[in-house]
Amino acid sequence: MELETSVYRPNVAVYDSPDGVEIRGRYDQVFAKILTRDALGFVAELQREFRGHVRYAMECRREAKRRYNSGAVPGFDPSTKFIRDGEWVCASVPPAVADRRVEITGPVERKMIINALNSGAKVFMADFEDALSPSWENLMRGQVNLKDAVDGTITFNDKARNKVYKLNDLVAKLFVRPRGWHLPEAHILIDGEPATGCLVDFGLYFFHNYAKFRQTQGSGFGPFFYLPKMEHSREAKIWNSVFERAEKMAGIERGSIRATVLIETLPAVFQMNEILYELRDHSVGLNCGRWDYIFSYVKTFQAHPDRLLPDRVLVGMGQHFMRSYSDLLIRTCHKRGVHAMGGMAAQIPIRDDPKANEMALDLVKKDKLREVRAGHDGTWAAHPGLIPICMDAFSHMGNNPNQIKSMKRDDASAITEEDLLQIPRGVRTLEGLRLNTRVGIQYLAAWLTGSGSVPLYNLMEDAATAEISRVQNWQWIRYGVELDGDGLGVRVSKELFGRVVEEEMERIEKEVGKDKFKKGMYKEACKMFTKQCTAAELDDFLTLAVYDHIVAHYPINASRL
Ligand SMILES: CC(=O)SCCNC(=O)CCNC(=O)[C@H](O)C(C)(C)COP(=O)(O)OP(=O)(O)OC[C@H]1O[C@@H](n2cnc3c(N)ncnc32)[C@H](O)[C@@H]1OP(=O)(O)O
Ligand SMILES: O=CC(=O)O
Ligand SMILES: [Mg+2]
Repeated sequence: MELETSVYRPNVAVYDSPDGVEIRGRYDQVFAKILTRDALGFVAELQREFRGHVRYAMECRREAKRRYNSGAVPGFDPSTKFIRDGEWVCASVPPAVADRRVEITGPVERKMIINALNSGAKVFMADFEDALSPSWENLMRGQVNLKDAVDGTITFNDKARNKVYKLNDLVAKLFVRPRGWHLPEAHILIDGEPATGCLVDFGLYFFHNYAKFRQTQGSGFGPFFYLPKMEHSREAKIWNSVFERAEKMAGIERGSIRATVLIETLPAVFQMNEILYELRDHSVGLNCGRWDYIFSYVKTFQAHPDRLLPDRVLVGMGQHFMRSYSDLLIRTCHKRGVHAMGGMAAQIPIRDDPKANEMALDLVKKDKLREVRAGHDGTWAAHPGLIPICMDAFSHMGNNPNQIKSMKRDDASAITEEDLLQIPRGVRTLEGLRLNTRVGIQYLAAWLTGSGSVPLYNLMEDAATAEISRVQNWQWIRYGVELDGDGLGVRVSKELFGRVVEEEMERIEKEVGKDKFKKGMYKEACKMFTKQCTAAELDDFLTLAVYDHIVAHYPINASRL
């Protein structure tokens, strides 16, 4: 008899995986209901069919970066002018989601899913992306939670508060946002390589939920998705093919799946028509992902010292480049017959300070009124406490479910490349550098311990907002910018930043308390954040650069901190 030389097999239950699929995440009986042989087979099919396309698209991103780093700026592509000038429209909007005036977002956490679905918002966007730290536990629990939500059986027993959460009769329509194309899923190996994160998120969710969703939520359509962080229409084309592949597998009509694409990278604003065109049978519009968009402005212009950002708090929708982006998005969507969704105001309710609370809510109200008056068909809220204000602002639309036909915004056709690229105005201050540092470190500490969205200084912080803090610090250090806003006249240097980090760490320790500071991952986060802000080359994504620290391989946990 030959001696067995195969790999070590632990004497524990393992997932029933098809050939070529290896699960390196913890085994759990509940997760096994998601990670079935057939569901994994579907994910593997998607991976095998599309991995070459994804690789090519990522290489094109790198090529575009090389061009921008050599002085080029993004602009409209002359070769696709015929698409921008053409008179085509997208497939008509499914009746189930004609009215999306207020959408709540949040991570795929059990209690939050129930709260969000019950919040009174029209839509809940369940997030595997900006709001989620993509640990194995978070991802798999998220899939379990979403399946229970679509089945209508989701409950949560908060023992500490003696409160049982369950769904109301009337709930929001569910959209799911898979991760961006750039993120791998290191716990699932397909043919020996990490799977593409978004194909795992999409594939598992679609496989388990499409039938029930179409019956109960989509009135024959669906499931519905949000697609993040794309830079070019070729990436939308891959999604379109993934949707067609999924529809074929499920035996459902082409055009059943619908998705809203976030326009949240600077290159993508010049591709809005092209993106809608690629997805024209599967589209329900575009959304202004304003926070990642600001991050992308800095990233795209990382080698352009003439395009430095002012303090993060000054880069709002009032800046010319941001207003132009929102206006052009509305015009583009309405010309193509789909929703033009607004974005997220970062304010959240402030419980312990009524005056500050009133001011925060007023800012949200102004932001939402600006959006609805400009022609947006709906908006985002980060917290259930903001739904009434957002609803009230969008009552401006009256009984109409949206403004697709009534707010054409033809005036926005005059928006130029210069408008979209205009340098944001404002001052730079030491307090801006301090705040970025304080926020960046605390966000990363939360992310490393499993929370992808957190309240910090009365604002919602997630991966997108934290990215702005990181890249702005990097930009200011890299170009030694003068802090011109507080009369100090000092230039940012690595030494100054080092002092700021030390002082802000002391402040964080005071604010969170010694015990939490010691138990948390603040020191590790500080090291990683500092390294990223002072790196010679800007990392493409904060979450990608630190992803290894949340990868937990079983049975041997090799890559933990
Ligand atoms: C840039 C972008 O991509 S934006 C989209 C991605 N980001 C997000 O989705 C962020 C969503 N928001 C959140 O994660 C949260 O609101 C936070 C982290 C900012 C604040 O959360 P908390 O500290 O829990 O807020 P708070 O204590 O006020 O919550 C009160 C209640 O509202 C619930 N809640 C808060 N936000 C949400 C939400 N977005 N969805 C559902 N429920 C929520 C809480 O679970 C809590 O419920 P409970 O009273 O039953 O216990
Ligand atoms: O995803 C939304 C954003 O603003 O970023
Ligand atoms: Mg985003």
